[in-house]
Amino acid sequence: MGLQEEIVPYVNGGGGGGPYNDKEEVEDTVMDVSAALGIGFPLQRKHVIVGYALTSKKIKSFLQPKLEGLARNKGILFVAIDQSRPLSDQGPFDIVLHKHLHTTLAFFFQDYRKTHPEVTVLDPPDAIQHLHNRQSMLQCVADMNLSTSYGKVDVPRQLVIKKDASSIPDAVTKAGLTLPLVAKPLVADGSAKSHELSLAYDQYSLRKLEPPLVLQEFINHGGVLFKVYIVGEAIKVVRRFSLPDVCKRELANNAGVCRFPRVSCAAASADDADLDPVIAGELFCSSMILLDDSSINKPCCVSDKSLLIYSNPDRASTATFA
Ligand SMILES: Nc1ncnc2c1ncn2[C@@H]1O[C@H](COP(=O)(O)OP(=O)(O)OP(=O)(O)O)[C@@H](O)[C@H]1O
Ligand SMILES: O=P(O)(O)O[C@H]1[C@H](O)[C@@H](O)[C@H](OP(=O)(O)O)[C@@H](OP(=O)(O)O)[C@H]1O
Repeated sequence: MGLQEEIVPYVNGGGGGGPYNDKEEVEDTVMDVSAALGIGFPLQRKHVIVGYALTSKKIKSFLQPKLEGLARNKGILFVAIDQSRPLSDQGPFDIVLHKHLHTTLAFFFQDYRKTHPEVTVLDPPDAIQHLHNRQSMLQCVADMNLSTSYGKVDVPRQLVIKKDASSIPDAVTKAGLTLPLVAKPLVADGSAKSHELSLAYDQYSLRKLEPPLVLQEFINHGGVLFKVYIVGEAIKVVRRFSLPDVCKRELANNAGVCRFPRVSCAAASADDADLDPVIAGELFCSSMILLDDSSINKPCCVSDKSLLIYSNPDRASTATFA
């Protein structure tokens, strides 16, 4: 059985509606990702050991039996890291994979990287610390100040409220933010709570929210967003349904703060949807799951945020990380 036959069932049939649609894309991506991780096919050695420190939720969604079986057939073994013990007492590992490390293991990681420079640690804790906070994670985008003839990359105007919800209405007025606002927990630690977002139609209802949080201006973007998955040179864009635009009439006829579900998850694929040509032609954007090649043994950053691009009157596109 070739690589494609082995991978496609997992990728598309894994129940999560994986991001790849056809065999060539799957094979190319696996090759690119493997190359980015320094894994050459056929494997130069007997096997590659990937140590993982993941939450049970992440193991359930990522490390599915089909992936483990496929990896094993290719000589890649996934081994759970005991998060209560030093990494140096475990292994040996060729690659270490983790997400949302708790402090003990983050401490072990720092020591381990010094004593095991030959091991590829994906997303070293100190390189992704700024991504656990919805204010600091967007700062790197704002600092890019990227604008070309094709358009510009931007972040929504936003306000961080660390405490005292009663101060929010005045703070919103002072900051000059325009309703509606998206309220997001400030901490982005992968917990269910960190994904509890709300849409606020009037600012006085904001008193009901629980700081620490970020308030972002809602960006109308045609109800479609795109997620870009990048590992090294491997790039994959998937189209997802998003929150619909909020028109002035809807704003006038609605009040309060409404919690909304995980709208742009894998099950909300819009890859095959017929989109308004104006939208499809001009929107091309996403929530970035970015593991750039600097993650491989270099200072790295991982961003996983909604990036909304929408056409504006002068026809140039504006990409807004949200
Ligand atoms: N400023 C904004 N303007 C318009 N829509 C937004 C904005 N911020 C977020 N959204 C909508 O809310 C969804 C979730 O936002 P975000 O990605 O910030 O939260 P999240 O919990 O990290 O989501 P996920 O983990 O599912 O990608 C986005 O996919 C988009 O549909
Ligand atoms: O399935 P896509 O569209 O790629 O969205 C992902 C989110 O962008 C990630 O933020 C979620 O991981 P965390 O819940 O650990 O942040 C991640 O949660 P998961 O790994 O439990 O599925 C996904 O929801």
